[in-house]
Amino acid sequence: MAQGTLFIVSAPSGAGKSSLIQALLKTQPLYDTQVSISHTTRNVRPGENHGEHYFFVSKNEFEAMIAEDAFLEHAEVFGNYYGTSRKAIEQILSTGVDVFLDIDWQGAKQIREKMPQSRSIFVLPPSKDELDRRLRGRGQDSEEVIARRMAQAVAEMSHYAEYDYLIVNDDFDLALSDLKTIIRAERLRMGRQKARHDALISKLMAD
Ligand SMILES: Nc1nc2c(ncn2[C@@H]2O[C@H](COP(=O)(O)OP(=O)(O)O)[C@@H](O)[C@H]2O)c(=O)[nH]1
Ligand SMILES: Nc1ncnc2c1ncn2[C@@H]1O[C@H](COP(=O)(O)OP(=O)(O)O)[C@@H](O)[C@H]1O
Repeated sequence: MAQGTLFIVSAPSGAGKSSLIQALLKTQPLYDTQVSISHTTRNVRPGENHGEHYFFVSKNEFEAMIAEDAFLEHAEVFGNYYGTSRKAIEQILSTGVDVFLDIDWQGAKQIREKMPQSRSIFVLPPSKDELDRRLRGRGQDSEEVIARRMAQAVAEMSHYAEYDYLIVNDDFDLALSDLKTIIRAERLRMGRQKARHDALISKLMAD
């Protein structure tokens, strides 16, 4: 069986990448597409659950995992650690399922180096004003945090050209359709199609 594809999605906070990934997952069966659940040392937000949105761990636990080489990639974002568990990803990919990683540019860079067959997608907001509106619309952050996120957004966006694909998330349905198109095209690549249609190809080539 062909390995699944690892899709990296990055965007400045508030651009809509979590919404896009969640909407995508609703249209795809679990045996096709899954999303990786990261480990983080940041505080749990209201409405978040351990093991569903993140695995929330202490700094000591996170550092022990780094020492055990348990992460495929890890980085510090907004003063907290975030990381992707190697074991979980490798296990899912080996069953032919595609995996989505919602990670920042630092993690994307590490994954690209280790797994050149992965695909990376950058999501941009249509404007700075709209990004500001979306961050406020979530109603999760204080003024101080929003100001920090806006400054961080510019730093994150400066890495857009390192990615394979670019989506501008203005109209949500259009952006979702762009995301689905990328996945569909990747699934139609020769390497995967050949493995999937082995029996058909043998029959067509037989005398
Ligand atoms: N490198 C890396 N970044 C991550 C990981 N998980 C989440 N992030 C990034 O960390 C940033 C902050 O995520 P989060 O705390 O959920 O806040 P929000 O996405 O801004 O609502 C985002 O840019 C995420 O893409 C991870 O496992 N590795
Ligand atoms: N295309 C869009 N148009 C308007 N609002 C959007 C769009 N995409 C996402 N949002 C809203 O913007 C906010 C931030 O989206 P979210 O997915 O949490 O961003 P991120 O994961 O990139 O931080 C949410 O309230 C979400 O509903």
